[in-house]
Amino acid sequence: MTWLEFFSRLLSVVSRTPRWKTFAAGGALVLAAATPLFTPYLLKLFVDIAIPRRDLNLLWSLGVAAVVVYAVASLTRHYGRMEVARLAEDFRRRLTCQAFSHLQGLSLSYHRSRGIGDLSARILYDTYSLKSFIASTLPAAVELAVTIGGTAIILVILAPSLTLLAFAALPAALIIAYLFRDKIRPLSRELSEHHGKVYATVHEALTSIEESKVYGGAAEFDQRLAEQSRRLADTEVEIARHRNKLLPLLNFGISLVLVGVLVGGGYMIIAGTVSVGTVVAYYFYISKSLGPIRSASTLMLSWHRAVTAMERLQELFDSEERLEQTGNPRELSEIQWDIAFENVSFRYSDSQTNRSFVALENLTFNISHGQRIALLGPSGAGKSTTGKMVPRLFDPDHGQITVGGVSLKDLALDEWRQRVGYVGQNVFLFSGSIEQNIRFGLKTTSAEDAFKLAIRAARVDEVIAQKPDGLATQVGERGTCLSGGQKKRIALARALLRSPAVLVIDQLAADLQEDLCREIFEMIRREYHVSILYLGHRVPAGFNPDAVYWMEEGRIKRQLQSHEGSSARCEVDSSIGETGS
Ligand SMILES: Nc1ncnc2c1ncn2[C@@H]1O[C@H](COP(=O)(O)OP(=O)(O)OP(=O)(O)O)[C@@H](O)[C@H]1O
Repeated sequence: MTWLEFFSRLLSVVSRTPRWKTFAAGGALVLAAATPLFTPYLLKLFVDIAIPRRDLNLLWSLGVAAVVVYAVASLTRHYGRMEVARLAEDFRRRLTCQAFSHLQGLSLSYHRSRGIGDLSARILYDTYSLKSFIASTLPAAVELAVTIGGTAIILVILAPSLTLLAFAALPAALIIAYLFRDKIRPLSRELSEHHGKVYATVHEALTSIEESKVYGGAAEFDQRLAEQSRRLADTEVEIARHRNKLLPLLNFGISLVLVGVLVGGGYMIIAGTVSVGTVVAYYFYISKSLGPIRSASTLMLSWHRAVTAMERLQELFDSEERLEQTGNPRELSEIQWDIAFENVSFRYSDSQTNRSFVALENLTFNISHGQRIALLGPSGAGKSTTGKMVPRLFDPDHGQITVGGVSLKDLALDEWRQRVGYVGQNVFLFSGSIEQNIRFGLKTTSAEDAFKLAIRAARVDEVIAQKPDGLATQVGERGTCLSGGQKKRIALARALLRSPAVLVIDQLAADLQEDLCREIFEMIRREYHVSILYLGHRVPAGFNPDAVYWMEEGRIKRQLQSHEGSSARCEVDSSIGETGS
């Protein structure tokens, strides 16, 4: 990424804050860096005029001028830094939200192929690096530029020959900066990737805390984190090593310049070509520039980190792995709700290893509106993958899924998903109350009757009756305060509240006892006109399917009779362990 691309991307986010604020902050920082440039000149007047002439009025005037200079520098610096800090926070907030929202719109395949750690590092660590660049590096760079630029101009006016000497070291500094860049860029990228791995380990360890405790996995996670932290620390140390190589070179170069100024200036004073005050002021100007020049290595480091962060975020923004969507979606009101899987094939691919795995092959079956279809089969047969195709979590690689003869790709994705109820195999609840979880994601406030009905149909009424806080009961992060069956029922109520046209249920029978299953399916039959695709190892009690299919290795092998669906459970019960009769 070139610096031009970097800054145009930066400005595209910053430009949404009022322009005058950006200019005011920039102006204040320039003023804060420029005003102290007057002090060595005041010193020159002090040495060359006020003292030799014993002019007390001038002495006092110079003192007052110095106080004014320091006051203006302090006030503008304070204002500029505060505004830039606000701007940086605003930038981070916008960028984080933009990146997160873009990420959420990307396909499930993209999420799966990148992993939580890498994506979290981009959203959290990389945006933070950019914020730090704006808050600290940019003001320091302005200070450096104004100090060096202003000093150069003043020095040229004061004594052009001495200035040539002072800037002789500039080409060497540029070569050092170029070499530094080649070392630091790859290390900065490595650093972001290590951060991603650390995030991933922490996330995995905390989400699997139960298994981890039971199987003593904590030690394994400790070891993994220790190893990743070590690599992260090694990279940081490597970066510090390169930076510290640069610092002595800079210091040495600056010392040579100072010695050169003293010796050269001494010659000129003796020759009578410059005054003592000019050389004193000159010396002060050079030494004043030292602070900002010394911070140049920190600035370069932060610059390379920021460029790496911007590149990684740009990769995310450039990724358009979205589901295919027709430009003119069909109205859902025109559609018949009969669903057809037509020769659907799908493979999971891993973009990092370039490997892929066939999960579904030429899958063909229909669900007429209101029908109940059970898709049974052994573990890994492809049932859940089939279910995920209905709300378009994945799209077929070949073949198509239609509703009323219209391809799902020709419908507005959001509208279609509003009409699909999906109760996945691993139900995910969000921290909040039971009620908030049931209403989650609903675009309109549903009627109270519909809410009460969904609660009754999914038998959540029984759950809330057991809880002192009823519907207001907090479910904990990921629903950890509830049992597996309770979570499934809340997820089912969430799906029913949308009055879905089609409902996908992945393995309800494994979490609920038979009579509860029967009550639920009977209630749904009475109260909702909905097609149901049930995925599991056996037909649940009360489901009464219109058709039962047996699936193996991504294909439908045969259609079973209803009673076979129940015996299929016996066939697989011992291996799978789904509970119930
Ligand atoms: N994200 C993924 N990446 C790669 N392969 C996957 C992914 N998800 C599932 N698979 C594989 O696809 C195949 C079908 O998985 P699926 O979850 O659809 O099976 P299932 O019939 O629902 O199994 P179960 O009864 O155990 O839930 C399996 O072999 C599984 O290992």
